[in-house]
Amino acid sequence: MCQSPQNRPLIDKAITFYGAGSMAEAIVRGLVSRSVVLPENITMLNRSNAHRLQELSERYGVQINNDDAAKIEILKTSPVIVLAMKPKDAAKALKELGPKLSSDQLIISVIAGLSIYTTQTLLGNQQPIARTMPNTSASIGLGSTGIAFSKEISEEQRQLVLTLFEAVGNVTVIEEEKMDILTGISGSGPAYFYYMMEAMTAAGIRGGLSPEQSRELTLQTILGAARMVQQTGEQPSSLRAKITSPNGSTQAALETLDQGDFFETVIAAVNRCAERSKEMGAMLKEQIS
Ligand SMILES: NC(=O)C1=CN([C@@H]2O[C@H](COP(=O)(O)OP(=O)(O)OC[C@H]3O[C@@H](n4cnc5c(N)ncnc54)[C@H](O)[C@@H]3O)[C@@H](O)[C@H]2O)C=CC1
Ligand SMILES: O=C(O)[C@@H]1CCC=N1
Repeated sequence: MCQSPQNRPLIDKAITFYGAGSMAEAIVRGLVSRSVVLPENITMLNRSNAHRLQELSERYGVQINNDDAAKIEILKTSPVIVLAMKPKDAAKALKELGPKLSSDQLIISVIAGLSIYTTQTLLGNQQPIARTMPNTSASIGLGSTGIAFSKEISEEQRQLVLTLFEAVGNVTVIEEEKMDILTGISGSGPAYFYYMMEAMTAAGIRGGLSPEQSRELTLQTILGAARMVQQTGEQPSSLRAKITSPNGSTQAALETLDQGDFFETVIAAVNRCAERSKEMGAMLKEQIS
């Protein structure tokens, strides 16, 4: 569905995922299932877990490699490298990677908190960087990705990054300073909704519904609510008002949420996420020397 008119994939460059965990898999699954990149053009590397790479290769048909010398060669020649290791592993990996790169290789980072400045300083050169914050819903084409570009990015590289993430969901191009708050909304956001679903499902089970019934009711409810906002174009507050009869059951439930300061608690959670993203960025910056 995402192929070009000539039935060629939208992106025909080799892409190397350096770090092969949940986020890398979510993006790869989205790209492969939507035929945006051919699996033979995708290489996935990690530090040491050969079993994990084998699993990814069998699941998506992507290239993998465990040999240290071969990994270096792949990284040296790949026109696009997606950095997808955990922040704690990033400084060491980037310091080792930098000297192997040439100036036209595009670096796409999904690492939370890691600024463009820190990335370039750890690499030791002014590599073109796309700092992104995707989310795991990219795996089903419903991701939401924030992107900030370094000034070294060429127009072609910029288009490639946009094509790549637009193929697996929505893209919001932002100034880099806004990446922390964006992380608090869309990067980590799916987890808040999963947590809400866990709580609602538990409540249904405690109230006597079967686990299957409670799960299905919760799922359809959150799905329907999201679609209502999308398809009606109405504000969530107005849609909420239509459900909330004066002195009715919904009002009683919302009042209970407000006793726990629900609205401000959600805002505090988003802000704490953004602050944590900043803290992780500062810790990475400290590792420059
Ligand atoms: N999971 C999520 O929802 C999101 C994660 N992110 C970011 O994505 C990055 C990865 O997160 P996850 O996939 O959740 O973590 P993960 O722990 O599932 O995967 C990390 C991968 O990096 C590999 N790795 C570690 N050190 C390495 C090295 N030196 N060289 C090569 N590979 C190395 C590990 O073997 C593992 O495969 C993080 O920086 C995180 O901030 C960003 C947005 C959302
Ligand atoms: O929790 C984390 O650090 C990452 C960043 C966004 C989602 N997961």
